Amino acid sequence: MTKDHEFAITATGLRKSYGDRTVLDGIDFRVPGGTVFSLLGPNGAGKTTAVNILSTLISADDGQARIAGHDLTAEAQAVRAAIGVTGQFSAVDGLITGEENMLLMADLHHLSRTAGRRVITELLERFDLADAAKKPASTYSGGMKRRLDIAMTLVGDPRIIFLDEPTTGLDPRSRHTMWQIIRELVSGGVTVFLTTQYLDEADQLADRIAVLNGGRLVAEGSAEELKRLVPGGHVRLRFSDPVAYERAATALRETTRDDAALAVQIPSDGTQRELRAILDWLDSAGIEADELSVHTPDLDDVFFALTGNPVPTQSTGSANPAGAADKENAR
Ligand SMILES: Nc1ncnc2c1ncn2[C@@H]1O[C@H](COP(=O)(O)OP(=O)(O)OP(=O)(O)O)[C@@H](O)[C@H]1O
Repeated sequence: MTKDHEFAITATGLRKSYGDRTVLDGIDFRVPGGTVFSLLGPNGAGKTTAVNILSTLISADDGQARIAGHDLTAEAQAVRAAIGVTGQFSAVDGLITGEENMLLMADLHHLSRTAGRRVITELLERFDLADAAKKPASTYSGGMKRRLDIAMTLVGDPRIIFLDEPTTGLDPRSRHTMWQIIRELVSGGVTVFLTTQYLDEADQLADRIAVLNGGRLVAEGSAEELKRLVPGGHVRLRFSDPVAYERAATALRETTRDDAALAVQIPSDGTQRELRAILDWLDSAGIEADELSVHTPDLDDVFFALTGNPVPTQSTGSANPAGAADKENAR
């Protein structure tokens, strides 16, 4: 069991309304130190509102939160000193160079000239920005701007970082770079509170995922736990011989037929035991399938089941570059 003081972030009963629109309707969660917690929700679900509350930018109407052991309202200053925030709207000033942006952050954190220089050089190297350091940030690509934004956040060496949709609008390669950055931060002991609309991102990075919909957390758990909430796992057998297809479709129980594709789907959790049972049965019946594939439910299925919302797709590049890869494992 994780003790209360080991949680980097705890929130209880957070509420926020704008006029008669309730954005957060009492949400609770706890984030153990050194882990990634992902708040997942469709557009307008209230993710940014939650980040803004937890980072002291706006106040909640009700509820409590503790960040790094400090009370959010009574010790707002201490909370601010412990956290870093990278929002959807970048803090990067395009008119000055990447290095100058970093120097401003070093000044904000009252680092000495020598310490500031050392930290900045290190961070620019680490985020592959050293070559572009002397160019105006307005000339940077979207991915470079995001990397600079995170580098600026890290100047103060925060132990808890809020990343609000860090990869929205990035191409697949920049997304993967950002994921790598986040993994490295966490392996260095940093706690990451990540909001995203992308299920594969939460799947890739988060230790725990909370799904925000209609102002409430409608589910919380690891990606694996959430996937178990929805049915949808099956084994698909495809045939080229119509006779073999017909025999399989009539003899196997609970199958769904796909006459056009000569394929049957059998509900299955995809375990070795179930696969063996299916293969044994095919062998003993003398039926040979041309292809067998295992479909495990993914977070897309969970998201749809919980929110009734279609899964958001990336506006740039591939919609699901990593998560989809293991959805259909042809064998
Ligand atoms: N200052 C404000 N005044 C009035 N309504 C607001 C304000 N800020 C946010 N809202 C409303 O609260 C809701 C939640 O907004 P929020 O930005 O937190 O959502 P989000 O989950 O971050 O969405 P997105 O993925 O689009 O960024 C939206 O309906 C938004 O219009």
